Amino acid sequence: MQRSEPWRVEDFELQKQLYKGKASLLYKAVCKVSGIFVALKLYRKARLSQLNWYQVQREIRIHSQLQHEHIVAFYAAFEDSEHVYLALEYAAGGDLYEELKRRGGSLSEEKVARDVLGPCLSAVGYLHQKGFIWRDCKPENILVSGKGGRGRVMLADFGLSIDATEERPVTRAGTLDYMAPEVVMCPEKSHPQENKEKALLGYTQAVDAWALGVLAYELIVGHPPFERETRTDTYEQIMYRRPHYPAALSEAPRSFISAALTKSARKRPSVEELIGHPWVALPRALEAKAAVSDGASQHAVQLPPPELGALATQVLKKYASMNEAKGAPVYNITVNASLQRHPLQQAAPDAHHLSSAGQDLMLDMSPASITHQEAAKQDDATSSQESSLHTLMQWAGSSVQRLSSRLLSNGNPAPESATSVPHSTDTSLMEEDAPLQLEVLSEAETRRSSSSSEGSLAALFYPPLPHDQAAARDAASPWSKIRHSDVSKAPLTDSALPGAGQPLDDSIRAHHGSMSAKATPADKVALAAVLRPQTTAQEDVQGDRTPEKLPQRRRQDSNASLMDTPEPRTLVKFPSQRASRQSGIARALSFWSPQPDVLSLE
Ligand SMILES: Nc1ncnc2c1ncn2[C@@H]1O[C@H](COP(=O)(O)OP(=O)(O)OP(=O)(O)O)[C@@H](O)[C@H]1O
Repeated sequence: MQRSEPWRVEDFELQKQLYKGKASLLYKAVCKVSGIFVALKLYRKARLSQLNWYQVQREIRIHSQLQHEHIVAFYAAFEDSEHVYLALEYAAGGDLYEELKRRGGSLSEEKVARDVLGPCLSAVGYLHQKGFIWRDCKPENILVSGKGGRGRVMLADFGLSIDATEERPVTRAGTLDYMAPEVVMCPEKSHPQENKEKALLGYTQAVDAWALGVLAYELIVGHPPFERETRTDTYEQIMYRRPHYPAALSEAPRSFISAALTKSARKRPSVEELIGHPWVALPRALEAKAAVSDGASQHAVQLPPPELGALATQVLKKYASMNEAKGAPVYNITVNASLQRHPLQQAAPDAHHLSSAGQDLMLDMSPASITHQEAAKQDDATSSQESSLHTLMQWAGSSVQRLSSRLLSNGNPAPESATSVPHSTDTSLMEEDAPLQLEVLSEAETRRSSSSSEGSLAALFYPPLPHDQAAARDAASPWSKIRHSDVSKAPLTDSALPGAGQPLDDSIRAHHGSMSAKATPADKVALAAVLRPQTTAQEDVQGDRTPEKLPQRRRQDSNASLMDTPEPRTLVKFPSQRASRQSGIARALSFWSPQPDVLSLE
């Protein structure tokens, strides 16, 4: 819808009113010039306060910069004496709130992950890369492109969005049920200069990550997690209480939601990190893989370490059958437990100086390299894709455990006091002489330790190829040089490392009573790489997922509070264009498996 002369309302034939708000009206209309349907949003000038004017301008400024398949397209903005008009992509399926009602109040976990959360995270991640904060995540503002819930979901309504590179968000804006604690703590305001002087006020893009956690919970459970009868009670829930997780909620969405609903904004994973959570990342990765027709492409997905790896297995199992139905290829999974620092990370200021030799362990799990024992197990087992995938995943988990056991004990037999960590991996696949003796670091410890370490699990999802081409591809892969048999030969520690033989830091030992006091720095690095915090134990009161009565349609809490003080900012830094263009999945998974591995994704 591009043309040189200004648009006029006469260029549109209004067909049906879709919505009437305080200051706006929304019509389904057809553009007489192009013939396409649009959603025409009309702001009545007479009803716009000075603040609302600012808000509308900001909406136009921000929305007109957005182009993403999961964001409603912005076609045009124009005005006449009475109205400001926005011509937007028309979403025939209406909003997600209506869709939710049509479906009885909740959606399946798989649908939420694959069809809603994945796309929304990607769209919000895109907003964040541009420096914007959405601030208005809720089902009413997520539209569906096709009727009957078909088509794609799209974010709509950027009336509250803010450019965090230009303005400092200090206002309680949005819809209470979706507000993060740091937003709830902010005051409302009625004119631009209010609160400007309060340096301690303010929040970041992390508020959108929180809201997406609320959204995930609501879509699955049937109501927002902190919703209460009164606003005061809701405030208290948001600030201090953990949500109630119904027993029927599976581990994967629960882990995602509880991460997103981390009260501390500083500790909360970013949207980009949430994109890497197995619950949403793996379905997307599988879909992307299935869509690949070029045999040369590879999709690398970093699998999270064991405790989240179990989640990954569950998620993959669910989707494996769906992909099988679509004729998707069998998975070749390569697990890389490399402990060697990637050359690109050498310059990291706090880097542990790992030797360049001797710490490279790689477990190639492509079918060709699976040991006879595993292969036999696979043959015996049902040949379905799902079960072989499951077996491979379990084997990956147990291999890492084996590796970490050896590192933990520094080659010595396991101490008597060693505490076993219950794992969902199939221990029958583990070597008998590798008892589990892992303990879980506190989250803080793990984050600190892992910030300068590397080592991860990675899986390569190859598109299907004829056998001879697959063999050629495998031979060309740098991974092909190291086979499973090399694992046993690889030295596990390097006595030349600085600090070798020194006692572990007290802080780490406190969490690892069973660890050898002589673990080397490399061991600590390996540990940090292998161990991730268990999902925070959550109160799990028995309950079912019968959705409660749907709440009244929630509208913005306050139109008067939509303003933020324009203030030049220099502090906010966003990823470079180049970084943001790098392959989504492995980069995004870095939170869950903190060190992106060395795989080439292109
Ligand atoms: N592009 C669109 N296509 C179809 N329906 C839409 C579209 N945009 C919005 N709607 C419908 O209109 C409703 C309100 O739209 P929107 O959120 O943009 O208004 P608003 O400015 O937030 O109104 P208010 O602030 O007064 O609540 C949405 O919840 C959705 O049901």
